[in-house]
Amino acid sequence: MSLEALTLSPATHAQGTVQLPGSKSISNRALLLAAITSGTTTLTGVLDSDDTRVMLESLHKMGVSAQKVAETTYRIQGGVPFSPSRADLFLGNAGTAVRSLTAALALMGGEFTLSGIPRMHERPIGDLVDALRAAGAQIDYLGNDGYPPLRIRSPQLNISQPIRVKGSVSSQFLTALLMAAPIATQQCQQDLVIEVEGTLISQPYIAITLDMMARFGVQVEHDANWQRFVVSKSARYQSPETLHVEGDASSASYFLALGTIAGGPIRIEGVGALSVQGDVQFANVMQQMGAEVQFEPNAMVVRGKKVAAGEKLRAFDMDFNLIPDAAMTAAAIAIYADGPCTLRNIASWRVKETDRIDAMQNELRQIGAQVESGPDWLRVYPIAPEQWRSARIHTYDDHRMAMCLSLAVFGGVPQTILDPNCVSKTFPHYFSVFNELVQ
Ligand SMILES: O=C(O)C1=C[C@@H](OP(=O)(O)O)[C@@H](O)[C@H](O)C1
Ligand SMILES: C=C(OP(=O)(O)O)C(=O)O
Repeated sequence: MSLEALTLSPATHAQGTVQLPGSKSISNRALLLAAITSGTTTLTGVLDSDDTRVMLESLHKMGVSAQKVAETTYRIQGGVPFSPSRADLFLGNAGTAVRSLTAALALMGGEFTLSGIPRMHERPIGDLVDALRAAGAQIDYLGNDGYPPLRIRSPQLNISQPIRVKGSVSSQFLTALLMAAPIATQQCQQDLVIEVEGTLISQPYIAITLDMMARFGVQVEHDANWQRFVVSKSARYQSPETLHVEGDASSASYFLALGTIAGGPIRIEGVGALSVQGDVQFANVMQQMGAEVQFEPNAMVVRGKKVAAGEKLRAFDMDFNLIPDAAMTAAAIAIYADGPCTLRNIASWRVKETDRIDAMQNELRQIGAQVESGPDWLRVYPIAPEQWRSARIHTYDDHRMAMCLSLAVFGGVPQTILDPNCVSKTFPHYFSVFNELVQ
């Protein structure tokens, strides 16, 4: 059943406990790594959402057995090359699936097409394709140059020279090359050197990639500046046998923010001080805005202000390059601050599920905020009590627009979220969890 609009009543307080769904970034990395690793791997805590579903469906099409053995547990029988080695894959709008499968399949050999929803065909992949072509991959653009859909044919691998990849548009290109590299080093019996050209954005996601590869037995050497990575010719993925996927730190941001603006306490289970995800740093942003956060190894407890009673959060002016996804949550609750809040270095927002800088500006304006923006920045002014407006909030088929703008219900007026089911990309049950916490 598709629900076209969800009206949320004005609220004053939120408290309770949340069990987070599994991390999207870790789930899709773990699924792919288990699929290209010989033997059986059991993954627990796997996210069940659109982005992981398209990954699983694609693996099934390529003959990988990924059996669901319990609610969030999959048993995967892996090994390369895949058989059948021909398939047409539909990957929705899952950046983590399109980019990582492109690299793995382009180095593995076979005939594949990769496509997605129309927005996916507007999300860049040219820097990754250029890097793979330099290593001998055969990739054609089936639509516009630089964008999916793609056709992949068997490569003539040559990795004797370092492969250079730009890091300024998406870190997922480097992630994709790193995870696929052992396929090429094994075939060529040579080390593979990857050099990042220019700036690398979203760097904590590379830390997740290296951590996951290490859990599958491959240690990648890199320099202190994260510009040069070496995957050894002796690198071989080995199944960790079982691997637990921790909770999603970007999904945690909505509840960290909720505790910050609506009192709490809110206990968030699934990620904490031991997390490998950069987005867990969003808890520090909430502390800077006035929340108290207690960290446990795998949980966080947040207590904060009561913005509905007139309390204010501390305004910020920050660089959000390291946590682009959780940054959206900070933009949404800037409306409750004691001054204008500036988010800097967020150019990547423009090439994600939608142009998130424009989308955020449009929708925050609808509810009464003054907003300014530039190519890579956004400034949000707090909404004064008399300026609040009830709005029909557009979500642009962007799960994060729907989730972070649900936090706009503490201004004394109801808000309607259009197409709320777009949260299914990463958090299908978001609104029922949200409604349990909010009064
Ligand atoms: O590697 C990953 O799992 C991700 C990297 C980030 O993308 P960019 O590197 O394009 O910023 C992030 O926004 C995305 O949701 C997930
Ligand atoms: C940018 C995102 O997704 P993707 O993995 O499709 O890049 C996101 O989840 O915010």
